[in-house]
Amino acid sequence: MIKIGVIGCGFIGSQICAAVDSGVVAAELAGIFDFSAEKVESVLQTLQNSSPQKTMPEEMAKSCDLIIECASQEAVLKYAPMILEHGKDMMVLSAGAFQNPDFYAKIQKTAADHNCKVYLPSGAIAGTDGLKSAAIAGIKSVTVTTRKPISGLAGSPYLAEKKINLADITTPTLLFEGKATDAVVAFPKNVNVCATISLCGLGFEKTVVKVIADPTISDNIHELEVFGDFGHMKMTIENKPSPINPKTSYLAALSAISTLKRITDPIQIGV
Ligand SMILES: NC(=O)C1=CN([C@@H]2O[C@H](COP(=O)(O)OP(=O)(O)OC[C@H]3O[C@@H](n4cnc5c(N)ncnc54)[C@H](OP(=O)(O)O)[C@@H]3O)[C@@H](O)[C@H]2O)C=CC1
Ligand SMILES: O=C([O-])CC(=O)C(=O)O
Repeated sequence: MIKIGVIGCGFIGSQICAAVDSGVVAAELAGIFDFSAEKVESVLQTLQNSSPQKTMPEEMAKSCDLIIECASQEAVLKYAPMILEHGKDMMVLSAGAFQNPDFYAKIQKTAADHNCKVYLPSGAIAGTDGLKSAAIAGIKSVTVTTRKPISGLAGSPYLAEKKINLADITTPTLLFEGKATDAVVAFPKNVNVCATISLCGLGFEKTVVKVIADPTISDNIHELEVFGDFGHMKMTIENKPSPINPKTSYLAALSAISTLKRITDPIQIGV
């Protein structure tokens, strides 16, 4: 059984730990880490069958086979090169960290040099399967429109920079329209989906992102529209936000668990 280490014990981390602990994923939960010792303890208290070490990522890189980042873009920048240099596989949820082309190239090279893999789950969006296939023939445009309730956008750096007060927003309001490169920096905890879509399709510079604050909705809604030689694709997903972090959709955690099942299962389904 592969040994898993989890960095980040918030919503996604706690769901992954529960899935491994309950046997939904055939793996051993060997290590966990978070800035907050309290969050680590609260995850440990939910476990019935696992006793992971409370350990730093540097130790996980030695003792685990696969380390899952479900913490922040900063955590990817800080730990991913070191983990890959130890020859260990990674799963990355905070995919926005890859908007920096030098960093992405470094990760690609380090993973190749050390014969290891970096897995990016589809996260809170659907359509990566069709987009990846379409990209083989050629894509003309990719647009992601993210629509979130006010509570899901609070604290984004873009709001402080533009002096936008969310409390003043009473109707659906377009906050941002631009390149995915800028979107993942402006809303680092809201549009990692755009990073994943960029990497599947046209890249960060050519993927168009719109972020809408919508006080009339309670779901996190992502729309993906793609034009290319294959034809035209339109996808809308209406995600239930997680009960403990309204920025994050429940599906994001499920997609990480599903990716783990794909890594550990002998039969591979889908592109
Ligand atoms: N790819 C996708 O489709 C999606 C990606 N995400 C991303 O996945 C990540 C996890 O999401 P979620 O579980 O909801 O987030 P949470 O905020 O619920 O949990 C993240 C935890 O990781 C901690 N943390 C952050 N940075 C570090 C670090 N460098 N070292 C150790 N601990 C750290 C946080 O601490 P603190 O609170 O103190 O910062 C927090 O306890 C986020 O970056 C989120 O934006 C989310 C949804 C979809
Ligand atoms: O969970 C979501 O709806 C999307 C999200 O936060 C992200 O992509 O970072």
